[in-house]
Amino acid sequence: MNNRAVNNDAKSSNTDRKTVDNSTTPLLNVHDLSVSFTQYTRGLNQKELKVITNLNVSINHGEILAIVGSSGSGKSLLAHAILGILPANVIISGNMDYKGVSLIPKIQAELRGKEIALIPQSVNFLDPLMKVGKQVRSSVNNGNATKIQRNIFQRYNLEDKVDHMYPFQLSGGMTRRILVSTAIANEAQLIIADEPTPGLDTGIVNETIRTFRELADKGCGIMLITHDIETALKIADRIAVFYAGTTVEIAPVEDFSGNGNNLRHPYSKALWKALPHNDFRPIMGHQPPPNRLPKGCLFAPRCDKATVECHDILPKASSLRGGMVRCIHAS
Ligand SMILES: Nc1ncnc2c1ncn2[C@@H]1O[C@H](COP(=O)(O)OP(=O)(O)OP(=O)(O)O)[C@@H](O)[C@H]1O
Ligand code: NI
Repeated sequence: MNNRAVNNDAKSSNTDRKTVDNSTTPLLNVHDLSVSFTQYTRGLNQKELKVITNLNVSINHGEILAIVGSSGSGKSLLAHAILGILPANVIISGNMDYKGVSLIPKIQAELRGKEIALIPQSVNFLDPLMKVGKQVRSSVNNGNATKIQRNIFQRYNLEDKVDHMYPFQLSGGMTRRILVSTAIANEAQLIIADEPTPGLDTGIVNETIRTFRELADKGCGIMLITHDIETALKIADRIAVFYAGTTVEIAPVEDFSGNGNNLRHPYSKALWKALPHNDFRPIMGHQPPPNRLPKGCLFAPRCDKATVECHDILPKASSLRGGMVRCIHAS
């Protein structure tokens, strides 16, 4: 699978890769990313369905960034855009830089599964015809593949016999552990984990979290995509909140505390208040689907702070108190 992603910033080929100072350049910087799909309507008429709008996120070396947001908010699409594995009918604009180098398709193909690894949300990413031990070994880039694979299997309570199994013979939990093992085996510098732990027991969830922290402490960047704010709080350095295909807020993890007053966006505050250990107060209304995005702020129709301007213009991302927010009323 590959895309015909067009990146506006043309610092492209391998030959003009620059040496970049790691201390100041983020490992990953996604700036104003928009993603649309071309769809056929009647006959040969086409329309564009915008699924991600002007999205910004960055990850530094040694950092775990959690991405939270409800179903359909664009979390997996962002992951697939970074890896260059979106379907062919995609149109991409904006910039995605890895270590200061523009992620054009050729570079994405070079980095995928090596420097940048995906722990996919869908278990269908495993090769159904290859034994799982071999799949994990084949993603080892450095060192003794068998030794590395055995160590990781031990760490994740995968018995030796699992080595010789095919994906269809695994339980859901075992499959998830194989997906995590594959990403860890290849010593990637950026790991994009798309809902890596659903259905896993607490011990394995904690082991996965511990592994991510260890990797981050060695300088890797981790993007942890999850529905689950509680898991994000345990592990993340910063949390990005997605809504209807854009980032409404990026906040240091400490800001998700108390009554949520340190948070910047009404949606993040509402998400925080909806948690069982807070007010457990649900947010009224629904996230708009891509074909019915409002003209102005995407959250305005559900926001009790919304004024006339909010319904007119999509707010720009602005820096506020060590974080980022898209809300003209944020202070
Ligand atoms: N190939 C596609 N063509 C058209 N629309 C798509 C395509 N893939 C995803 N979408 C739409 O893009 C939006 C974002 O999808 P995405 O899979 O990124 O959501 P998500 O935040 O990962 O959700 P979940 O938490 O359920 O995994 C959804 O409305 C989805 O229907
Ligand atoms: Ni998803």
